[in-house]
Amino acid sequence: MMKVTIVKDSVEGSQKATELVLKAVKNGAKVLGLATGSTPEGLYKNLVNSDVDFTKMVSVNLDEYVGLAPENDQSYHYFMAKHLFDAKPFSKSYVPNGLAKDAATEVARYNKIIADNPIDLQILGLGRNGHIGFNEPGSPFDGQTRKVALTESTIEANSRNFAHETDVPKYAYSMGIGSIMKSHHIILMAWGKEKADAVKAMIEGPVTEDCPASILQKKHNVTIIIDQAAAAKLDKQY
Ligand SMILES: N[C@@H]1[C@@H](O)[C@H](O)[C@@H](COP(=O)(O)O)O[C@@H]1O
Repeated sequence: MMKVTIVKDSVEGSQKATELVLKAVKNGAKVLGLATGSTPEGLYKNLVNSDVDFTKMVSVNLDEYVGLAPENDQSYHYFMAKHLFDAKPFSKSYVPNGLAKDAATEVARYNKIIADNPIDLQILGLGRNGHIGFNEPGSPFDGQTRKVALTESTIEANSRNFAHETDVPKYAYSMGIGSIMKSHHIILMAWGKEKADAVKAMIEGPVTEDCPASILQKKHNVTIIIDQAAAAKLDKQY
């Protein structure tokens, strides 16, 4: 069942997410599934400022751009090091390898990592078109890790972090929706009016591959934390 929590703003929402992560760690979670993007930055900041110890835990990230080296400041390796891992290292942190020579080998490697490290708690953001990870509309609900082509709207949305829109990679490796759904618990966060349509489709729309996040309606243990702006188009009371 989806548990929907509407908060005033991203500060309050990040605080709620932080409490849930710290509780999961205290209760013995071994593997955290992590996301990038601006949405989880507040959560990671809170974790960095907490006394949590991840050194006996493993992290598994959702995705990485194809073609970007870990040192590239737009890569998700770089993002994770900067926002979390440098201050709070895990015993092992897995992120897809954007420079892998062979896509099929990289996909198989990452699927094995996920199979060997069942995710206790998965953190998710939400794309403006309802994507989770880099699973764009039309992605199969039972999918595993694969190389995906990014949609124009995602390239445009993500271009704000790059010097030029043409610098934004066109492909990424992404954990599939089938793998994401196997996580024991999922926390999805979304902030701001740009996410209001995707939030509406995710929570109150039909479960359809047109809105990848709508599959979360079928998940037993999922917590959706959204601010008032992102919740503005919801019809029901939560
Ligand atoms: N692959 C990431 C997603 O994991 C993220 O949820 C989304 C939203 O980004 P933001 O949190 O910056 O809005 O962007 C990217 O496309």
